[in-house]
Amino acid sequence: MIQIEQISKKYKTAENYSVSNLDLFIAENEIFGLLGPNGAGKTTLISLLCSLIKPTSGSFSIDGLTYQKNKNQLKQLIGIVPQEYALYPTLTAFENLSYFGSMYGLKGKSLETKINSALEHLGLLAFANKNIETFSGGMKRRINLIASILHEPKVLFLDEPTVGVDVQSKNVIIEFLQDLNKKGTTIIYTSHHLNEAESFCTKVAIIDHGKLIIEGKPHELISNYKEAHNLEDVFLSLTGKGLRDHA
Ligand SMILES: Nc1ncnc2c1ncn2[C@@H]1O[C@H](COP(=O)(O)OP(=O)(O)OP(=O)(O)O)[C@@H](O)[C@H]1O
Repeated sequence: MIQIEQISKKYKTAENYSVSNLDLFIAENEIFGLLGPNGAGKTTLISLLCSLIKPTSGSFSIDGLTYQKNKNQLKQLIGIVPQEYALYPTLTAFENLSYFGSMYGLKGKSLETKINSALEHLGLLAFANKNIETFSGGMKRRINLIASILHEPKVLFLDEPTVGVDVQSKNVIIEFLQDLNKKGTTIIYTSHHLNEAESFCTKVAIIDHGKLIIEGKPHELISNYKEAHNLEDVFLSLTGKGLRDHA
């Protein structure tokens, strides 16, 4: 489904490559976790796959389509949930979602039904007509998620969808994503929550310094490491315990 070949990215102002000669295949219907320490290159890789930035070299295809040849088809095929909220604070939840739906050519009663059903599913129907500026972080994350799935993408990219949300919101988000996956959506997500990734992901890749370190099913990775009891143990033995601060 997603075939990545020798992809590299070096930002103009950066000294080093943020993603370096990375090869990866992500199969259809996977819940695929991109894991790695701060600055590993996770957001850069997701941004490349969503064509928000251009690779320095290398290539990738999604469902056999490339941005060079099939830009519009790919736009319909994928959904993107960015790390930052991409919402209009002074519009209501419903108005925001109507706007995002219309960007994908959706309108009228069918758009309204989709919005209301997703709002209900994510526990937000009662807040449909309230302005986004009154919403908590967890509520905004859920609206951000709805905005990205109204056009029913086959592949959904999420950059840390559960960061900064309480356990209740996190559980609702994870259940919603599992439900989407059961209906056939391939999910690629980044996270620092290794417990969450261990139970949620069908496969994970650990990246560090822009390179792929290891990939596999969480339980296989854990059983391959003698001393590891969980994914965090695997992660620490591969990426070390040192801090990754840099400016
Ligand atoms: N626009 C940019 N210009 C220059 N360097 C950048 C830019 N964006 C990211 N980088 C650098 O690229 C590297 C990878 O960053 P990236 O945000 O992809 O990592 P990450 O794994 O998503 O990190 P985090 O977990 O902290 O979000 C870092 O060294 C970062 O400083």
